[in-house]
Amino acid sequence: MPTGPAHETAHAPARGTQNRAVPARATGRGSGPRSSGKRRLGVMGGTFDPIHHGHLVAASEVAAQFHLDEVVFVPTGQPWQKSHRTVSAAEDRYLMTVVATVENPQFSVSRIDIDRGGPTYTVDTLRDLRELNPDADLFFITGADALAQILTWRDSEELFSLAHFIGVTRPGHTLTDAGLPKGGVSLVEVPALAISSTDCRARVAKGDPVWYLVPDGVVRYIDKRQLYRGE
Ligand SMILES: Nc1ncnc2c1ncn2[C@@H]1O[C@H](COP(=O)(O)OP(=O)(O)OP(=O)(O)O)[C@@H](O)[C@H]1O
Ligand SMILES: O=C(O)c1ccc[n+]([C@@H]2O[C@H](COP(=O)([O-])O)[C@@H](O)[C@H]2O)c1
Repeated sequence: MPTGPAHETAHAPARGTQNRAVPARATGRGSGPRSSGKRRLGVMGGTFDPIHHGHLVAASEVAAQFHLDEVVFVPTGQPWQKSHRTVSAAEDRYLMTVVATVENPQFSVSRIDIDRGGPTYTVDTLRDLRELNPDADLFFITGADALAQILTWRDSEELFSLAHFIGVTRPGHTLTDAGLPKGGVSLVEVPALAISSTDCRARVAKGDPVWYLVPDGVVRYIDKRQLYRGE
């Protein structure tokens, strides 16, 4: 099992430098950064409690549309905006994320937000990833619901100078870049999967199946660790 940021070692070779920042299937807002010839590193932040196919499809689709070389999944340490509820242990969420992504050579998992300690702020995630990957342009992937909250995030005005943001469609949420810096965000349509971690946890608590909502290995991990049973 990797002990450090896997993205430092495991990534596919660059597949060209031509930046198609507003791909044909994108909803067409925002232009993204110009081609810089740098490696293109996607960043998928999330609490992943548990990781599900909605996360994986979003990352895969953005990787294809934006010609990303790699997507690094970054499980939160302490998601401060979820402090109203119990969040599973970081190690369980990290391991489920590793299990879910292990078969995709383009995907990796980073522990940076977990190992930093304290509440997780994306501004720290992006600063750290830029330091670890000086040769890369960063593309932060976020669902429509999270994008709508972004101005409530710590140092939100700095975020757009650290990465290009890619907002993806999510059933039940409106995807909009209203109020966000022009050119800082692209909006992308991804296959609609009405899956949420909240629903997965509720299903496990009721004894309902989560097969095919989360990867098979994650179903087994939840069972082995008896997660979400008492919720
Ligand atoms: N089904 C989905 N389709 C598209 N994006 C998604 C989907 N589910 C989650 N995301 C996005 O993935 C990121 C991480 O989400 P998170 O780990 O909070 O999952 P969640 O399902 O929203 O969890 P919870 O229900 O516990 O709030 C966020 O940017 C979120 O918007
Ligand atoms: O930076 C912040 O203040 C901030 C506040 C809320 C959420 N985020 C980030 O948004 C991503 C999705 O978060 P969540 O809580 O919906 O799983 C994840 O990378 C979080 O670290 C970031």
